[in-house]
Amino acid sequence: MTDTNIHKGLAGVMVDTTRISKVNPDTNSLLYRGYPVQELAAKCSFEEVAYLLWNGELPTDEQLAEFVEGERSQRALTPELKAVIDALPVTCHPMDVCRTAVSVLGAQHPQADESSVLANMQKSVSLFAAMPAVVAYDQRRRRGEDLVEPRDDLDYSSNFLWMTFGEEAAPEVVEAFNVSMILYAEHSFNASTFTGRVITSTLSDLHSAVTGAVGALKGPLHGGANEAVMHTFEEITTSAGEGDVAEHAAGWLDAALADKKKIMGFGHRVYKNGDSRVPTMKASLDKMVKHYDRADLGELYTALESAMGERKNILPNLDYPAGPVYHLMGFDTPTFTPLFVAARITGWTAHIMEQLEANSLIRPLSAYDGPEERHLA
Ligand SMILES: CC(=O)SCCNC(=O)CCNC(=O)[C@H](O)C(C)(C)COP(=O)(O)OP(=O)(O)OC[C@H]1O[C@@H](n2cnc3c(N)ncnc32)[C@H](O)[C@@H]1OP(=O)(O)O
Ligand SMILES: O=C([O-])CC(=O)C(=O)O
Repeated sequence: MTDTNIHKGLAGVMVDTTRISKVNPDTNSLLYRGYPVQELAAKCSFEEVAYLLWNGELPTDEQLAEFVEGERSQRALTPELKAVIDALPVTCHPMDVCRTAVSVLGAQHPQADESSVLANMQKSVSLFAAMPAVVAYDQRRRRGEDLVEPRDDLDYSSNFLWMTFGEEAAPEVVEAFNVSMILYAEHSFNASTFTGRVITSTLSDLHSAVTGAVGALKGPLHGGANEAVMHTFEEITTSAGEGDVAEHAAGWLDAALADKKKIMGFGHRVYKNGDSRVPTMKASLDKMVKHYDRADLGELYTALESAMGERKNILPNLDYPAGPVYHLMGFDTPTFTPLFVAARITGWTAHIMEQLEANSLIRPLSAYDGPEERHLA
C-alpha cells in the first residue's frame, strides 16, 4: 500500500541506524563513537579522530604511528592529478576542483571497483591524505603561486597550513585548524553523508559516493554556508554608513529578512536550540581574533548573532564561527567549503563502509500528483 504521508525533505524521518555519531538536539550534544566531540577537540589530533571514526576505537600508540606513516606517504599530488587541476579554469569554484579531484583519484585507483572492507579502508586513508594537497594547491594556483610540496615531518594540520601558505603556522593557529577539522568531521545523516549512502546503496564504488557527497556539500544550505557567512560580513562592512557595528549589522539583517533571504550560518535541521559544536568553534574564533588582533571581526560576529537572536530567535550553526576563523588564517573565501570537504572525507567514508555492512538499496516512494491517466489520440 502507498504511504500517503509526505515527509518533505525527509524531515523527522529515521532512515537507518548508525554507530558512528550521535547528534542529540535535546542535550545539544554530539558524540563520535561515544566520545563527546568537545573532548576529542580538546585532547586529540585530527588523525586520531579519523582513526576513531573509521575503526570505532581510538588508536594505540603503535596503531597511530602506523596510520600516520601511511597518511604522510600519500600526501603529494600525483603529476596526473596536478595536470587535471591545472587544466581547470581558475574561474570555476574550488568545490568543482575538489569534486573533480575525487573523481580522478577514483579513476587512478588500482582497486577502483573493489569494495572489500580492506580496499575501502585503504581508499579512505588515501583520500584523507590527498585532499589537503588538492585544496592547498588550488588556492595557490589561483593566486599565481607555485605548488608547495608536503612535509612528512609535520602533522596533518601543520602540513595543510604549510602547503597552503608556504610557511609554518603558529602553534595556536595549528590548534584552531585542528579543532575545526575535528568539529567538521562527522554529523550523522546530514545531506552530503546521506547522498554518499544513497550512492553506496546501489553498490557503486567509494569514490563515486564521495564525489556525489562533495556535490551535496557545495550548496549554501549545507557546507557552502561557511563561505556565504564571509560574504555576509563583507556586505555588512562595505555597506556600513553612519553608526556603530551593531547598527550596521541590524540594518543589513532587517533588509535581508525583508527580502525573505535565508541568513547563512544560522539555523539547523536538527538542532533547534543551538549547534553543539558552536561554543568550541567560537572559542577558537576568540583565540584567532586575539592572535591576529582583529577585534573588529569579533564585534561584527557578535552584532549579527545578537540581531538574529532578537529578530528570529535563530542560533548560529558551525559554519558561522568557522567562516571567520578560516578568513583570519588567510584562506580565500571560496576555499572554506573545500576545507569542510577535507574534514568530512572521514565521516563520509565511515558511513559508506557502514552502509555496505548491512546494505539495502535506498529507494523511497513518491506520491504521484500529475495528470490522470490519458491516451494518445
Ligand atoms: C554544517 C551545516 O551544513 S549547518 C547548515 C548550514 N546552512 C545554513 O547556514 C543555511 C541557512 N540556514 C537554513 O537555510 C536553514 O536553517 C536550514 C536549511 C539549515 C535548516 O532548515 P529547515 O530545517 O528546513 O528549517 P526551515 O527552513 O523550515 O526553517 C524554519 C523557519 O525558520 C526560518 N529560518 C531557518 N533558518 C533561517 C535562516 N538561516 N535565516 C532566516 N530564516 C531562517 C525559515 O524561514 C522558517 O520560517 P517560517 O516557518 O516562517 O517559514
Ligand atoms: O547535520 C546537518 O544537517 C548539517 C550539519 O550540521 C553537518 O553536516 O555538519
